Amino acid sequence: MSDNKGVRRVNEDLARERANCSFDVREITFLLDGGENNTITRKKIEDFTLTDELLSDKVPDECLSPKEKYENAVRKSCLFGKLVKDKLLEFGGLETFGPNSFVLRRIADAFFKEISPLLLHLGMFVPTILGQCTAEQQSEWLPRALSMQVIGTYAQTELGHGTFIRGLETTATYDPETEEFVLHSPTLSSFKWWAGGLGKTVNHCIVVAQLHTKGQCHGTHPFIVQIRDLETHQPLPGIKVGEIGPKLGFNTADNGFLGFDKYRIPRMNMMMKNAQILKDGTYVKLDRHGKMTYGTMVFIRVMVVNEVAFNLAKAATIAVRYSAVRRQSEKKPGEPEPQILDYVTQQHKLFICIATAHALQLTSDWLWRTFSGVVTDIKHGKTDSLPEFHALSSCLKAISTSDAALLIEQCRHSCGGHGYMMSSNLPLIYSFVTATRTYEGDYTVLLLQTARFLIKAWEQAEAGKPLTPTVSYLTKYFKDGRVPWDSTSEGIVNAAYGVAAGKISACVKSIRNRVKTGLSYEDAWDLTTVQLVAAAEAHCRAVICDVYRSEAVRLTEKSSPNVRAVMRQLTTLYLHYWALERIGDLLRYSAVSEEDVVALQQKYEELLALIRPDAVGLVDAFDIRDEILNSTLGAYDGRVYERLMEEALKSPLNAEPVNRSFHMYLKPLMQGKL
Ligand SMILES: CC/C=C\C/C=C\C/C=C\C/C=C\C/C=C\C/C=C\CCCCC(=O)SCCNC(=O)CCNC(=O)[C@H](O)C(C)(C)COP(=O)(O)OP(=O)(O)OC[C@H]1O[C@@H](n2cnc3c(N)ncnc32)[C@H](O)[C@@H]1OP(=O)(O)O
Ligand SMILES: Cc1cc2nc3c(=O)[nH]c(=O)nc-3n(C[C@H](O)[C@H](O)[C@H](O)COP(=O)(O)OP(=O)(O)OC[C@H]3O[C@@H](n4cnc5c(N)ncnc54)[C@H](O)[C@@H]3O)c2cc1C
Repeated sequence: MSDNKGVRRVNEDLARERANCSFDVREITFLLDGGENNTITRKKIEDFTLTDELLSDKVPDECLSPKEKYENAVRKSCLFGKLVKDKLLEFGGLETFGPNSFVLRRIADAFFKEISPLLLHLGMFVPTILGQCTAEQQSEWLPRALSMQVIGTYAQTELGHGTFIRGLETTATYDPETEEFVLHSPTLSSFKWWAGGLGKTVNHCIVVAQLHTKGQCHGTHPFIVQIRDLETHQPLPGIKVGEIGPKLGFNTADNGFLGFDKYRIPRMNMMMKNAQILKDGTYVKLDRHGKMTYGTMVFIRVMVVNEVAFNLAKAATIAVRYSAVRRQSEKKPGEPEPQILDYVTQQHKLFICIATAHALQLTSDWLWRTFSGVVTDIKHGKTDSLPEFHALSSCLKAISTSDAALLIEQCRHSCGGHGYMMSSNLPLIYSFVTATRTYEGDYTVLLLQTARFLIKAWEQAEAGKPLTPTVSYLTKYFKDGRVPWDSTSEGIVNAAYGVAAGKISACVKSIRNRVKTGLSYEDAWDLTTVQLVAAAEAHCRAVICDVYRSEAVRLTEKSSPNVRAVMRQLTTLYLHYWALERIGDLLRYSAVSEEDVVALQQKYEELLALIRPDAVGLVDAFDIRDEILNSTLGAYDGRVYERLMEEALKSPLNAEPVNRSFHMYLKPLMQGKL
């Protein structure tokens, strides 16, 4: 596929798709990046980080042993870390947690097919120092952490407990004699389990433990703990640490276990922003809200929405480009085989992936802005917005990760057999994203947190009290009765809120009826949890529909007509898709009629046809470089079959014509000598 100057040509079908695209691809890239300047900065950072010298792997990662894979990931993490440290100042400073952190996180995918063993250091250790330490403690730990002298992780989950933080068993008992805490793991189930980088990489970690002082337990608190010698990297006496073994994904993250045998740390290693232990052992609580030590989890939940939006964009790019290149079957006898992207069912599988990637990206940007406001409030001592934000970030984390994982798997299905190849990168993207549904708060558990807030909001609406912004719709839909149906985008969003309100109302009735039969509130709640999860899902879906629609309108106010048109088609597609997915709910809680349902389906199918010519342009607009996509099926030039063969030839099994197992086992079997 090279021309006579050695320049690789783009697959003809892909080239034709791009020539026929109705809009300027860069315009949508700028919208998704949050402005042209951000795109320029991102591209500059990509240009200096994505060099062949750093990225080249002679043997594909997936063909390495677990040990080699880990060592390669550490090597690359160090090269990447140094590059970032040396060069990032040119781009406005080491804003690890500013806008460039998202860019860096994305670029990291070019270095690590799975995950960096240092991700938790930058992603959780440093943010926890920022969020949980006093200014004095920050000045001690932050420079050492940012210069990578101290490398850390976040060890909260134990073998026996992850969800129920109050059930953690590791103890930190204060000893006023020596002004130290004694960390101890009293049982097997109290061993820390899961922390990324803990197995082999880090020398420090944040340990969440039950704080005991003066004979009293004050609940879980975070501590900074050195676990390995800085010179030899040997575990320190009193520390038992190791790696937890192979997993569905995350196999280069050396997730670890950790136990303490009466291990002592200085008093000042307790992270003291929200609570303190005085020298004499007096406990001073500074957190009036009560859950401020859960702050890192909230931060990561916000980051995860962005994370999965990007991963879905990667999967959609791979699947749509491949679907434009791949030809299969025939629509009418004797006709040439069509591109599989021309099958309406394929469009149904894929265009919702593009729309969802947009919906989650815009929702994530909005959530990030809302979070910044909450952080500013907290800095000024105001915690009133925290319950609503906890409910919002919990459900958005749950729904975005669940949707993204399902749709990434759908992208893999849409690529047939080749999607099953590791070299397509779809299996790794899936294994990474499906973990997001569990870590940082399991799907069901987080939706039930949101449901708690929704039930309280309903009770406030009943009492005529004012409601916070994301639940203010409950006042409007408070009265029983069906929501009027209107098939405009605004109408569908209103109906989505109406469904959420109807479901919350049904939960309230169900709990009250059960309590009337003599059950305790807790038992009545427990019996209603299937409905409560569904109500929280409906609430979250309405929020995403609302934010996506209004943000897309706002962002495209000054766009060219063609960009505005295609963005409108995508939002409308998203709203119609979910209206049809939840048609049973709409029939129950809104005035939608049988004719309206037929019209919704017809409009949805029209939208698939309208979007079809722009599908490749839309995924090109995600502007994800080949190095980051890491996919034989999704590269920009569409050289799918050539790349599949090139990668296959790298398999170690192809290094020799005959494998020794032939002589050892097969031949004896064939000759009856085994
Ligand atoms: C090389 C790399 C290159 C570049 C990188 C560059 C930069 C990096 C930058 C960023 C990285 C980006 C992203 C990271 C991406 C990936 C990360 C990768 C890996 C991550 C690993 C995952 C780590 C973990 O999983 S850590 C462990 C997380 N654990 C959990 O989430 C546990 C879940 N459980 C809970 O949250 C709670 O236990 C519970 C909420 C379920 C119950 O708590 P508890 O029992 O204490 O509650 P109750 O007493 O019942 O009280 C409930 C009341 O409390 C309120 N509440 C609860 N939580 C909160 C909260 N967080 N905030 C506010 N309020 C809260 C609740 O509302 C109840 O209130 P009520 O009034 O009583 O109703
Ligand atoms: C890849 C990966 C990386 C991780 N990294 C880290 C890390 O770096 N640091 C760290 O501390 N932890 C980490 N974790 C742990 C992670 O945070 C926990 O696994 C997660 O919070 C879920 O907790 P659990 O494992 O205890 O699940 P469980 O709570 O045991 O959940 C099992 C099932 O029980 C259900 N369930 C539990 N409680 C309730 C309830 N109250 N109501 C209804 N259903 C319930 C759940 O919905 C789920 O279906 C990681 C996990 C993974 C998979």
